[in-house]
Amino acid sequence: MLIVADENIPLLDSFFGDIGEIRRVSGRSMTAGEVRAADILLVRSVTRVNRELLEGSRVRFVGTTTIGTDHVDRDWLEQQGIRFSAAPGCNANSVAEYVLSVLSLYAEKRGLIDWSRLSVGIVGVGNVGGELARKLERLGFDVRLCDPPRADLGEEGQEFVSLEEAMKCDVVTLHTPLTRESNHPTFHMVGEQELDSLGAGQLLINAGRGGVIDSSALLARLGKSNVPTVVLDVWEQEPRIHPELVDQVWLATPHIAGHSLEGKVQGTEMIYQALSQFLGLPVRKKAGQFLPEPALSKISFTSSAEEEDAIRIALRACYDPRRDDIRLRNAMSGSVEERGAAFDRLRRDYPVRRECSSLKIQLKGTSKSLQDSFRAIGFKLKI
Ligand SMILES: NC(=O)c1ccc[n+]([C@@H]2O[C@H](COP(=O)([O-])OP(=O)(O)OC[C@H]3O[C@@H](n4cnc5c(N)ncnc54)[C@H](O)[C@@H]3O)[C@@H](O)[C@H]2O)c1
Ligand SMILES: O=C(O)[C@H](O)[C@H](O)COP(=O)(O)O
Repeated sequence: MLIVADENIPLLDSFFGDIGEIRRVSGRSMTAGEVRAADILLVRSVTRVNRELLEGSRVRFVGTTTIGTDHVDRDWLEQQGIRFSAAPGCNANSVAEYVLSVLSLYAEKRGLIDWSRLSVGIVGVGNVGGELARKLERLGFDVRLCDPPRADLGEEGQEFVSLEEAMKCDVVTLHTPLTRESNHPTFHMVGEQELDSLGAGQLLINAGRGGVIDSSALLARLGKSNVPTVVLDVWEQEPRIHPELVDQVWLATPHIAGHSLEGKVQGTEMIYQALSQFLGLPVRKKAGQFLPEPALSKISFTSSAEEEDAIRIALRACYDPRRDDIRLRNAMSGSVEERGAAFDRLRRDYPVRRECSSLKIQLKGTSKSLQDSFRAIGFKLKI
C-alpha cells in the first residue's frame, strides 16, 4: 500500500510505517503526478485536495492532520466514494495557549496589573473558542461568546451575542472556520464596518483563517486614526502574505498558533486512528508514547511571588509569541517568491514548542487563587 504524505507531518514512520510504504512530498506543491499511484493521502492545511489533484488516482482515503478543512473539497471526495477524515480539536489547546500568551503581553503593554479586567469577545465557539472560553472564565475574565450557527440551535443555558456586540469587547479573538456558502459565511466577515467600530483601546486577534478578515480593509483601517492593536497568526494568500500588513500589526506570526508539539502529534494520532478503522486494523499506538521529555520541566514559586508575575513568567516560559513575531519580520525581505518560501520555511522548521501541561509548577506557600489560575491555564501543579 502506498501512502503519500506531506513531509511536514510529524511521526509518519512511527504511526504509519507498518501500514504501508510512505512517500514524503512537499505539501504546498503536491502534484497529481505525485499522488496518482497512492492508496492513501495524508495532508496538512496547505494542500488543495480536489478533483484536480485526485482525479484518476488510486486514492481511497484522505486524512488531514489538521482542524481546518477549507483546503479540502469534501463534496467531491464524497461523490467519488473517497473516505475523508480530519482531526477536530487536535491543536485547540495550543491555539488557546497562544491567545493566553498574547493576552498576557497585551495586559503588560496596556499597563494592566490584573489581566482578567479585560473583556474578551470570542467569535467562533467550537473546539478552539470553547477551550479558550473555559480557561478565561476560570481565570475570572468577562467573556462574551459569538457563534450564530450555535445560537441558531437554541442551546439551553448558553448565551450568545452578535458579532457587533462581540466587537465592543476590549479583546476580540476570531476562531471560526473559513466558509463561503454556509448560513453564516465567514469569508471577509470582518470588513470595513466592523474594523471601523474598533478603537485604540481594543485588541483584535485572528487565529482562525486569514480570509475571515478583509485584509485590504484592515490595511486601510490601520492607516487611519484611533487604530486598534492587531495580532495576526493567519493571513490572506498564505504563504505570499502582505509585508505591509506585517509592518502595521503589533504581533505577526506565521500560522503557528496550533503548532505545539502536542497539537501536531495529536493530529497525526487522530488520522492514524481513522485510517486504522478504515482498513480494519487494530489501534496500537498513542501520541503520548512519542512525546519526548520537555526541555523545561519544572518552575518553582514561593510565597513571595506576585500572582500576575508568576503567571506571566510561567506562560512565557512555555511560549512567547514575540519570538515567532521577530522570526516572521526578519523573513519579510526579498521578492514575493522569496518571502513566500521564507514563510513556509518558518513553519517547516518550527522549533519544538510544548504546551503548559508539560511544565510542572512547584508552589510553596502561595495563595489558593494563584493555584487556581495555574490550573485554569492547564499547568500541572506540585504543592
Ligand atoms: N491558527 C491556527 O494555527 C489554527 C489552529 C487550529 C484551527 N484553526 C482554525 O480555527 C478554526 C476553528 O477551529 P475549531 O477547532 O474551533 O473548529 P470548530 O468547528 O470546533 O468550531 C468552529 C466554530 O465556529 C462557529 N462559526 C461558524 N461560522 C461562524 C460565524 N459566521 N460566526 C461565528 N461563529 C461561527 C461554528 O458554529 C463552530 O462552533 C478552524 O476551522 C481552523 O480554520 C487555526
Ligand atoms: O487547521 C489547523 O489545524 C491549523 O490551522 C494547523 O495548525 C495548520 O497547520 P499546517 O497544516 O498548515 O501545518
